[in-house]
Amino acid sequence: FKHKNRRGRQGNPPSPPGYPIIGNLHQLGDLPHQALCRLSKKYGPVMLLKLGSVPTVVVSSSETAKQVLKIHDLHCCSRPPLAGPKELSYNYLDIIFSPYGDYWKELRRLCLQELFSAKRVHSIQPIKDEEVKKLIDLVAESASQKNPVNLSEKFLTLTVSVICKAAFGFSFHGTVLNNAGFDKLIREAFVFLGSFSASDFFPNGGWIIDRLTGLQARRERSVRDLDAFYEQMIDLHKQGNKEGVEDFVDLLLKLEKEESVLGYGKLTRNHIKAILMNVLLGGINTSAISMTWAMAELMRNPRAMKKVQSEIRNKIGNKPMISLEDMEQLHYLKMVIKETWRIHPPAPLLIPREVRSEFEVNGYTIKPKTVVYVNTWAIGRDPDTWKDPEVFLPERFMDNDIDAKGQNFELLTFGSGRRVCPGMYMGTTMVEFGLANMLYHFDWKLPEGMKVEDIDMQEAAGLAVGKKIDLLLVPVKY
Ligand code: HEM
Repeated sequence: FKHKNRRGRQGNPPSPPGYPIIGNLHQLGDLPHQALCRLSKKYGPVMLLKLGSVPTVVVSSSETAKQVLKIHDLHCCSRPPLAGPKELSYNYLDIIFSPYGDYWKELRRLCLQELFSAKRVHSIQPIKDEEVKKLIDLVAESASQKNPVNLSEKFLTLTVSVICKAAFGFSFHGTVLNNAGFDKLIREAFVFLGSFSASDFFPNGGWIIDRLTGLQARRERSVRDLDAFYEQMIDLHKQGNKEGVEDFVDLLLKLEKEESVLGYGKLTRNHIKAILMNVLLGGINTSAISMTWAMAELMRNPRAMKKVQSEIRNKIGNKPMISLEDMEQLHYLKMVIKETWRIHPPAPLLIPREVRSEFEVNGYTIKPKTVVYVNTWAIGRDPDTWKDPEVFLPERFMDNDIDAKGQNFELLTFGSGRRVCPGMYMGTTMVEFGLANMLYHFDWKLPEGMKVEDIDMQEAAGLAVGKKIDLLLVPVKY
């Protein structure tokens, strides 16, 4: 039976043996991307698992990812109907979790024009400057008192502040988001977006398990708190208490008032809230996580830290702040970021896709309604692709053109194909800009009594995988 399973039957990919009813669910553990990577070493780069009653294919090599995300993209560019995302997205009215179709296409086009375009990203640079300046001042204060700074928290505050001001036109301080403890709220929402919930795998009775385990109650609380924030943002815009140019919320409210049609129907208040959820959650955590992992890796690799700081300081000279234009000169910094994304992809399994029509990967048949995961965490650590994959070595990007923009399947930080992240440019510039300024203005030390080996690199569970233990470092003003 085992032998048969490993080879795959009737054109199916090989499957690890599972149990009746639960299938392979017990093999996922707390960090499914790591467990799936281990399984792929035994069962190959295309595996078929049964998660409860749901057939799930996991691809774990750059070659099979290319087949899925490029060659057969159209066959599998929908999203599965998952319980956590359903509630947070007001029944899949957002971009991230909306099934493939006219609504998703039109909404994505609208957001690409109005929110994610390079022009728009450049127009929010003064907001980024202001928020990074605040962060520098705050860190400088800790430096003068020789106090450690919680960088995980500070980077999250930075990205929340930028996104709130840029997209919603308001500082998040004083909003219900801040009062509800925004970092906990956002991290919790990510857990629900990425958590494997019983309702997803047992459509007929899984919801009972979710109620009994308390998952449903926590999810409802999270939806309620976020909803209060969207309501407040919308009210503030309606009251006209906002200064400055038209922002993204103004635009959505205008479309609602004009009874604009997107895809199958008119844009309603719930559509607006679902879109705001994407902007809020899509952009904040992923960028903050990237900056935190990069700083943790640099602390563990003093040679790379010295090199990146020398590059920034030599090339930039004496300036109060690094600008977006300066980034073009910072080649080693860009390599550090790519290397961080290779080892710590913020979305290690991308966002699950659902197969729309049958196709083949490596000669195996993938059937409609199968859920597909691309394990970018496994791809980034694949010894067939990367020499010494466990070593943090930014120089490995020196002699090649590999980037994270979705054309190189070895580095799929933002996914690829029709569902590729539309906020890629916004996210990349945020990470580059935040990191460059922190590395330019400060040297960094470990807190008293801590050694490099003590830096905890464990991952936290969720759709976006951050550092489990917050990163605390002592800044020294340069
Ligand atoms: C470093 C920062 C970021 C990373 C690593 C990241 C990563 C990703 C990934 C892996 C996907 C899924 C791609 C796929 O399914 O193939 C995605 C989708 C998405 N991201 Fe990002 N992202 C980042 C920044 C942002 C920002 C700043 C925004 C918005 C403000 C954003 C909004 C979205 C949206 C709306 C989607 C859904 C696209 C769709 O399904 O059509 N992301 N992102």
